[in-house]
Amino acid sequence: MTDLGTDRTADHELAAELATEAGRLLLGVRDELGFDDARTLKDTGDLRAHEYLMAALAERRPGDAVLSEEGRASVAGKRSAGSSAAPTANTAAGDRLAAPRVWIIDPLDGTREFSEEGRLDWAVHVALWTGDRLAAGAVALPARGITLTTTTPHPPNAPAHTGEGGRTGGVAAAVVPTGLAASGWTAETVGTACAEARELAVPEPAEPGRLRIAVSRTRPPAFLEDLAKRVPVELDLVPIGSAGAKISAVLLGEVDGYVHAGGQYEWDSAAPAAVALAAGATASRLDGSPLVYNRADPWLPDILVCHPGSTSTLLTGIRDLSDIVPNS
Ligand SMILES: Nc1ncnc2c1ncn2[C@@H]1O[C@H](COP(=O)(O)O)[C@@H](OP(=O)(O)O)[C@H]1O
Ligand SMILES: [Mg+2]
Repeated sequence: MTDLGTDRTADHELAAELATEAGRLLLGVRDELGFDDARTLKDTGDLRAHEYLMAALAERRPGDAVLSEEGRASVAGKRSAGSSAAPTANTAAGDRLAAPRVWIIDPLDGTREFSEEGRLDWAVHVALWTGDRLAAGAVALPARGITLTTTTPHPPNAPAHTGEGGRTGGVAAAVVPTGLAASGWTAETVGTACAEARELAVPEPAEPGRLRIAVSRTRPPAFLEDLAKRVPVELDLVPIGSAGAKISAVLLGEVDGYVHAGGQYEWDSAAPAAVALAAGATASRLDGSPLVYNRADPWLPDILVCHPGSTSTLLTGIRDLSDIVPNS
């Protein structure tokens, strides 16, 4: 077996490749099935992307553990259109918890938005957790024709960025065009898709005194209305689907932060948090503690992502509301 475990560049590249290719497959599922039957479209997308990623990881990283949203025992009865097979199972929990390298994947984040014609806010998440940190990660935004990914810094020995959010371990981030944006869509419809790969560093808020905060379209945390009254800046809430799409919007400067409470799983945030930390952003729990992955229970109910300069404003306001912030 090749010594892939020590090849960090290969892990970044693999994460980006697999997320992008699963995204290509998902665009094909949308083209194939159309939007008339949302349930079938969602289930087929979830399962086909899951099967592709499980097979690719088994082939390319045979020694590594995998935790996928769609590999849970609770989805074992799910059927893909035209298939009688249950989804490929995750690594058994005991083995996963002891494994030094665990891929944490969400084959289709923003499943609801994937099933709505014309929506761009859905994603594929591929992350690698190595015991104490997110070592690599990629978020594909297939309908926007871009993938956000961790990379090795360029030049390779550039000093690691430090700061409150703190780039981790000399890892950098990039946004890469994939050429996948849906045919017939214009630059306006795909938003800030980039023409060529560029380094990604979380931008400062566009306007002093105002923070645009991405929130769930369907489950915006109620406490954000209260938070808006307590922070010394104006908060504009911007509904976007998919945790990956929301965190990407922070890194692309389309919003200034993402605040979520009340429920989520490790696969919803691992890959976008990996890219966010590598891009110099704060990515933490709402009490300011680090995000920790590969636990026995994958429930990870809250997250903050923002420019480090906005962290204390948001965390202080959230702490003042701690009696009403749902955290379990
Ligand atoms: N309260 C909650 N409980 C469980 N999962 C939640 C949740 N709120 C959001 N999520 C998950 O987080 C992802 C982003 O949600 P949203 O677009 O509402 O912000 C979705 O992932 P999936 O699409 O992979 O299921 C969604 O299921
Ligand atoms: Mg998800």
